[in-house]
Amino acid sequence: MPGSFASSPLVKICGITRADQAQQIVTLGADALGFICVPTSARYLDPDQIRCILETLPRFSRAKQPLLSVGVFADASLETIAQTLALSQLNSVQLHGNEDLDYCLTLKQSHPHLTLIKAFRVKDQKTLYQAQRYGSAVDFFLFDAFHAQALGGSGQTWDWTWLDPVPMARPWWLAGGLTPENLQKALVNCAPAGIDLSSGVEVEPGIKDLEKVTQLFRLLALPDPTSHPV
Ligand SMILES: O=C(O)c1ccccc1N[C@@H]1O[C@H](COP(=O)(O)O)[C@@H](O)[C@H]1O
Repeated sequence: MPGSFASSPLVKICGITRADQAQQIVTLGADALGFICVPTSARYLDPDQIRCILETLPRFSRAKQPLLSVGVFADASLETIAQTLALSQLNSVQLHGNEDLDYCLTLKQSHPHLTLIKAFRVKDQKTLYQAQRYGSAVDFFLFDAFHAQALGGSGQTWDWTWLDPVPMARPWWLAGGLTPENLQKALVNCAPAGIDLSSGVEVEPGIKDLEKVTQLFRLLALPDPTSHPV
């Protein structure tokens, strides 16, 4: 695990577009890398471009766990996902659109070894309760901020205190506007299985700021500020 916070969250850096940056981010300690498969995004890569990057990466993270390579889709056809997986060698899928429960069940049935993450764009606390229906179909939930103009990668945060009373049917990832600056505050409010950062560690869409990524892992290696020695 990269961090010594109480929750020791997994770390996903999303919106990777360059092999050299992907390699450095894995060396720094990332557990997962995200590749945007949504054609309208400035961070979009096609399946061949993703495969070329993945071929340069180790199969295991610094924590000696299989590196998660996550394709981010939004309302793509099941056929598009199947083709992309076959061509790119991605091992995980993040569904960031309005995919329903049947869609998730079908995808999981046809790709049982796939790590499946269902993203929800949180408008209010109701979204968090509604997400629980997907518990039987996916491996992880991911909670991102709702933004009227952008599907994701908006840099917008949301009210993390909404999470507090919600019983989670699955381990979950925190996303939406996370930065090395606000991460500590976020992790005091909640204990996700993983954290997902994109624009908060970027110079421009798709180009990561490796200084900020380094700062992030340094921060996660610090002792948990909420823990007290016994
Ligand atoms: O990053 C994109 O361009 C994108 C496009 C379409 C769907 C999702 C996208 N990104 C996801 O957005 C969240 C949060 O990003 P940020 O940290 O607020 O910039 C993250 O899960 C990305 O996977």
